[in-house]
Parts: sequence; C-alpha cells; structure tokens
Amino acid sequence: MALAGRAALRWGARLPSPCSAAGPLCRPGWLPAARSERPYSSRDKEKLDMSTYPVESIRNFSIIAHVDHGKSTLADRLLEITVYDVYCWWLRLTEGVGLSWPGSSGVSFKGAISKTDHNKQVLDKLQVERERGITVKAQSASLFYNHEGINYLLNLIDTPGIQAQTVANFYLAFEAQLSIIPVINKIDLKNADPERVEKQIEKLFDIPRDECIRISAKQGTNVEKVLQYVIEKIPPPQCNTADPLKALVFDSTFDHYRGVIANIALFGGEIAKGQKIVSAHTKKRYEVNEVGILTPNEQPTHKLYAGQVGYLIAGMKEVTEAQIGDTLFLYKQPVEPLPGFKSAKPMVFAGMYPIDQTEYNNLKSALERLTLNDSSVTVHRDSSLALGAGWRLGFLGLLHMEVFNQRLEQEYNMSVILTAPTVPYKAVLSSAKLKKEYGKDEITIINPAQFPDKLSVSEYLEPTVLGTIVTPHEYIGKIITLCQDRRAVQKDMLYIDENRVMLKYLFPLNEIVVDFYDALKSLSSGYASFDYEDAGYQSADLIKMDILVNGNPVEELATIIHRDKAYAAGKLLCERLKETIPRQLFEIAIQAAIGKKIIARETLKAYRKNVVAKCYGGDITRRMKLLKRQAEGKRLMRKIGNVEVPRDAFIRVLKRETDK
Ligand SMILES: Nc1nc2c(ncn2[C@@H]2O[C@H](COP(=O)(O)OP(=O)(O)OP(=O)(O)O)[C@@H](O)[C@H]2O)c(=O)[nH]1
Repeated sequence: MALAGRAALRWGARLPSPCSAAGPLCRPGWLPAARSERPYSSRDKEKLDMSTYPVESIRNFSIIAHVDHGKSTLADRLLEITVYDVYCWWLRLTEGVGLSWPGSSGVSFKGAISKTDHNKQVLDKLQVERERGITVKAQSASLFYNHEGINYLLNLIDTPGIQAQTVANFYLAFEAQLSIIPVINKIDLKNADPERVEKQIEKLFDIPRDECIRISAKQGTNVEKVLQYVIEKIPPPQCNTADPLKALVFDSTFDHYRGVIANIALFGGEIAKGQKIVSAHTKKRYEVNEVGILTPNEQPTHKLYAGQVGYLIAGMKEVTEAQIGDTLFLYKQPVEPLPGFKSAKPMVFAGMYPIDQTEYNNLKSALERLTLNDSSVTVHRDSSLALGAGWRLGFLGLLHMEVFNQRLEQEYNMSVILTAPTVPYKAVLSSAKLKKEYGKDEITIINPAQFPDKLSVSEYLEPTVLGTIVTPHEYIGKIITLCQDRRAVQKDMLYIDENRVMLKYLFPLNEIVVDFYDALKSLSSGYASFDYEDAGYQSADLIKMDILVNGNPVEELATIIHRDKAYAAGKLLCERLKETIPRQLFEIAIQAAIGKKIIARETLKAYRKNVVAKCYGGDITRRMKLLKRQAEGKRLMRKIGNVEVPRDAFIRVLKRETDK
C-alpha cells in the first residue's frame, strides 16, 4: 500500500496509533465505496493516481484573516480531519488482514499530521515562521475528503499574515465574485461574543448573519462544517482535461538539491513526467521530471489533471526561469497565456549591503534564491560610497523586511548591513537640468541618498494609506490622539454596534510602517484591529535628515522625514543611538542634521574597556579566550570614521515604542 513503507519514511509527519484515532472520528459514513476511488495506486507505490478526481470533485480555497486570528491553526485542523478520513479508509481496507496502522510501529505516514503539539502549524514550514508564530509564505495543501459518499479534492492555500490588509482583500475577493464563507474563530475564549461579531459582519460586509460558521480552530469545534461549506458553496474550477495543457505558475521555491520547484494550477489539460513543456514567459523548453501534489509535503503523482493544484520539477536551474504568473504549455501546442498576477506593491524600501564586499557574489545568489521564494520582495542594484555595492530592496512592511533579513541569516548564513527603511516618496522637479537628467518631470525616491534639493523641486509628495481601525469605544480617546500624533486626518467614524467603533483615517504611510500597529495594540490592550489600503500621494513638506557620529554621516540612518517631525525624531534617534553604541576610548558626538544645520546632539563619554584586566597578566589561555571573544564582538560592528557601531543598530534605534 502506498501510504506506508519505504516511501512513507520520507514524509516527516506522523499519525497516532489506531487506538487513539479510532472512536468518534472514525465514522462509517465517511468510508469510500470502493478502493478504485482512492488516489493511491497499487501499480506504483511511490506515486498517487489523481485521475479519480475529476474537475467536479475539486474545490480550491484559501483562508483570509488578520494576523493571529488562527488561519494556520484552522489549516492544521483541516489537515487533521482529512487525514483521519484516509485513516478510516485504511482501517476498512485492511480489515481482517491483521495489518496494524503504520503510526503504531513508529513508521511515519506521508502527508498526514497528528494531533500532537509537535505538529502545530504544519503549513508554517520555515524556521522563522515557527519562531515568530506568523505565516510568512503561503503554502498549499491538497486535502482528500469524503462528503456524502463522494470523494473530494480540496486545495487549501494558507495565506501569509504579514500584511494588515484583510478588509482590502475581502473587497478584492468580492469584486472577483469569489464565494466567501464567513468563519468566526476562537469561540472557546471566555470573552468571545460571536453574536456581536455576526452583527458586525452583517453591518460591514452585508453578509447575512446566519451564513457565518462559529468555530474554535484550537479545539476543533465545527471545523468539519467549514469543509462542508467549502464543498457546498464554492463552485468547482471551470476547466477541462481534454483541452491543451495550460498551467499557471503561482509560486516557486528553490531546493538546493533539486533546483526550482514550481507550484502550478492546471487551467486545462494534464501533465506528466517526460512531457516537453514551454514557458510562455521565457519561451524556454523543458522536460518534466516530476509532478505531484502538496500534502503539504511534496507527494509525487503519475499525472496532474485540469483543476488540480500541485508542483512540477522540470530541470529549471536558474531561479529566474520560474516566474510567478508564468503560463506553461506543451511543446508545439501553444495556448493564450493566463493573465498572471498583479505584483504586490512594495511599501518600504531599504538598502542591503554585504558586510564585507568579498561576500557580494554569495549574497547576490542568496538574494536571488530567497526572492524566488518570496516574490513580493523587489530588488534593484544600488551602491553607496560608504557601504560599497549592494541593492535596494522593496518590502510589504517593516515586519516583512525583518523576516526577510532573518531568513537570509538562518537559511543562507548571510549577515548584511540594512539601511533605515523609507517609503517611496516623489518629487516634482523644477530644475531643467534634473528633468533632462532623469528624462521626466516627476521622480520616485526610494533612497534618501537620491533626495533632490528643495531648490530643484516644486513639490514633494508622500504616499498615503486609508487606515481602518475597529476598537471598543473606551479606547477612542487614546486612539484619536495616537492618530493625530501620526499626522493622520479623520475621514469617518461609525458605531458598528453599541460599544464598537470603526474609525477611518488617512495616514502618511511612513507614519505607520514602523511601529503604529504595536502602539495601537498596546494602548487598546490588544483589542483594536488595524487594516489599510493604498490611498495615493499627497503634497508634503519633506526634508532629508542625516545622523552624524563624530562628524561622519551614518548612511544607514539617513532618513526622509516631514519637517514638523524632524526635531523630535532627530533628538530621539540621537538618544537611542547613544544607548546602542558602546562607549569607546574617546568621546563621541552623536548629532542629527538637516543640511549643515545641527538640530540635536548627544555626547557619549569615553570609556576604556580593558578586557584582559581580570587576568592579572597571568593565565595566557584565559587571556587568549577573552581577546578572541572581543574579536568576535568586533565582527558584529561597523566602523563609522573611527567609531564602532553595532550593525543592527538602526532597527533597534528606529523601533521607538516596541524596543523599550
Ligand atoms: N483560544 C483559541 N486560540 C486560538 C484559536 N485558534 C487559534 N488560536 C491561537 O491564536 C494564535 C494565532 O494562531 P495562528 O493560527 O498562528 O494565527 P494566524 O492567523 O495563522 O497568524 P499569522 O500567520 O501570523 O497571520 C495561536 O496562539 C493559536 O493557538 C481558537 O480557536 N481558540
């Protein structure tokens, strides 16, 4: 049987022993009618046969919700339920044969997950995701589920939680006429009030309250109902296996051993090993080496058919070959390419440089691979006098930037210098010389080093977002003060029930990217939610502020800022930098400057750190050990003039509230 044995050992997850799984979860009603309806082929134990899942039995869905609302926990429960379905089938199949469930003999079960804590958040595969408890990268999983005697193939995409844009995403889904199933999670919490939430959903989204499913993803309450709604309310994909192959690349990852693994959705035809395919984007030809589904690990299949979602390995060696949004078709059977995707718009830009320029090429290849894995990051080559050759990267937000940096360190062993984040400002040029140089009247500034002087500009523009805050009414006062402090303009205020208020504010983007969400959460004891959408550009009085250490500019900390905020921000940056830079053998002046004008100053007193003082010149081993430790510490420093500054200083310095 394909589920156990040698092949199964490759798939990490485990199922419990039959004793723990049998019982209420194992209901005869779920059992499939005949073995031939199963995807697991007896001909080839390594591969699944997906031909038993025609388009009508397929549903594709994803979970959209705010950060921490339980998307990954719900995904885990769905995976559990669907694997128990397979388990029940297995029990029936082996009835009377005397075989025991593989889990009981310590053999793992492919594509399955157990109810143990070790397997929490199965779709969150990255180390950074498990450490931070957030989903960074969307993962897919194919679920097999029997509903009213019919076997269904349900393809789940777990969506990342690193953007506060749930409401905007709701409207996108609504406009695209996708079926929406409202699910209210965490009903097990003591203060849960699902009735009130249902009323809010009705008021805000015009969804009748009796359509909502109340669940507890944590405890599993009503989770099966979600699957049933998915089957009943979402239509099957509209496509045909008899058509020529048309596969959309919707994600791709780089595997150090197997090259590029492209995640594909079939909009027509079928695909199998040995077929010759062509990329509509690059026009390059490949031979398919392997196809399969994600369970959520890669599970090879004989073929993939129209409507199915899975992966493909086809000897793509270069990361640039598997463009997200590309269409793949059969050689000599070209098709009209699919429209692809609208790429995510970066909100925050920062410079990235190798600590040591000899590492440039290694960092370049790490960046290429990681950006293939996270296509929402944009990369442009850049260079700086102080930091050498590097790149300017665009991220969805500051958290995204931190996570990307952490992944570079953890997955590629790369340590880098990151500059202060900036949002994409614009300048309307008045200088004929600059207009000629740029070949246009208006430029986008994503690097403070390119900030044009006021004399050559008629107007600076800053990006704005329309933010939606929903809060219990007792926090309104504090929240309004916070918004005003961030230069936001109130656009709307609405009571959505007797004690909940929805506030709409127009925010300058740079006022929310760093720490607004943290500040909002802390002053509302975690109760206020925040969501935003792009709202275009507005005129702004911007200046470039430099930070100087003993007269030398710290390029990582140069920022574009609103004039009204410069003095306070400059003072704060200097104070925080003073806390971050270790005292050294000489006095250090830390200053904030606009052009030649110094607007803030802090002084760090001299200090002599004699690391070998404790050794009294005696123990040579201890002396060497201490000197080595000091040398290691120095690797984490960057020299500005003759001052050593910790490399991660700017992130610590810029996180105003959260780091305190
Ligand atoms: N009490 C309770 N806690 C839950 C429930 N569902 C999820 N949680 C908890 O809420 C926290 C966030 O859950 P996740 O599943 O990581 O949320 P998420 O939406 O995937 O988070 P992001 O990936 O960061 O967007 C975890 O501590 C879960 O244990 C539930 O039904 N009840």
